[in-house]
Amino acid sequence: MTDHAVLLEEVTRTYGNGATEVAALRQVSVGFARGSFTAVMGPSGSGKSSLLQCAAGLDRPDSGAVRVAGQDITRLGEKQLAVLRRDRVGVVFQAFNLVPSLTAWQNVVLPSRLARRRPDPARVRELLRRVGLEGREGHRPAQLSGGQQQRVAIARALLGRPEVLFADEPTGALDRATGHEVLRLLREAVDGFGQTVVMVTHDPEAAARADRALFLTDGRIVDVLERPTAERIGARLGGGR
Ligand SMILES: Nc1ncnc2c1ncn2[C@@H]1O[C@H](COP(=O)(O)OP(=O)(O)OP(=O)(O)O)[C@@H](O)[C@H]1O
Repeated sequence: MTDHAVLLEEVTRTYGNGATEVAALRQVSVGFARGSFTAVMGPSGSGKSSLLQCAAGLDRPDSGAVRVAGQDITRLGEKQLAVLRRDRVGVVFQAFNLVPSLTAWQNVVLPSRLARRRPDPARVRELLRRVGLEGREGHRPAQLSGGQQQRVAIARALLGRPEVLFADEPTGALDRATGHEVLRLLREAVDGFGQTVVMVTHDPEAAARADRALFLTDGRIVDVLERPTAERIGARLGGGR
C-alpha cells in the first residue's frame, strides 16, 4: 500500500448557490505519496487552486475527506487545524501572506519562531541567497516586487522542512534563472529530505521537474502523466492524447 502524505477522497467543493453555483471540485480522489513531487495542471478555473486549498487545510470541502498523515483534517477544529498547518504543511500561494511590518528575514523565520523552533541563521541566509534575495534581507514586503515577495514566501515555506509543501504557481512571476533555482530547491526537498511537494503550474518545463503531472478540467482529474516530459505535457495541453 502506498504511504500517502496527503490523500483526498471524493472531495467536492462548491462555491455560491442556486444560479451562481460553481463546482470547483467534483468528487476528486487522489493520493500524494510521501516523498513525491506532483505538478497540477489544467485550464484557468479548472479547480487547481481549490484542490491545493482543500488539501492544505486552508479551505473545507463540502463533502469528502482529506487525510494528512492518515488523519481526516476536515473533522478538525480550527485550533487543531492551525497547529497541523504550522507543524506539517508549508504553503506558497498567490496571496503571499507576508507580514508588512517585518523584513524579508523576519518573515522567513516567523513560522519557526511561532512553533518555538530556533532557525539556523546560516540556512536562512542560504535560502534567501538561493531564491535571489541576497542583499534584500532587511527589506519589508512593500519595498520588494511581487516576484520578490513570493520568493520570501518560498524561503519561508522551505525553512521549516514541512512534510508537505503546496505551491501555487511558485515560478510564475520569476525570471528563468530564479525559476530554475526554485525548482531545484523543490526537487531537493523531495530527493534530499523526503518531503512531498504539490505544485500548480501552467509551465510544461516546470511540470516536467515533477514525478507526475495531474490534469484538471472542470473540477475533475481527467489525466495523469507519470515521469512527464515537457514534450508530453505540451502535447497533452495542446489537446492531443
Ligand atoms: N471564492 C470563490 N467564490 C466563488 N467562486 C470561486 C471561488 N474560488 C474559486 N471559484 C470558482 O471555482 C472554479 C475553480 O477555481 P480555481 O481558482 O480553483 O481554478 P484554477 O484552476 O486554480 O484557476 P487559475 O488557473 O485561473 O488560478 C472557478 O470557476 C472559480 O471561478
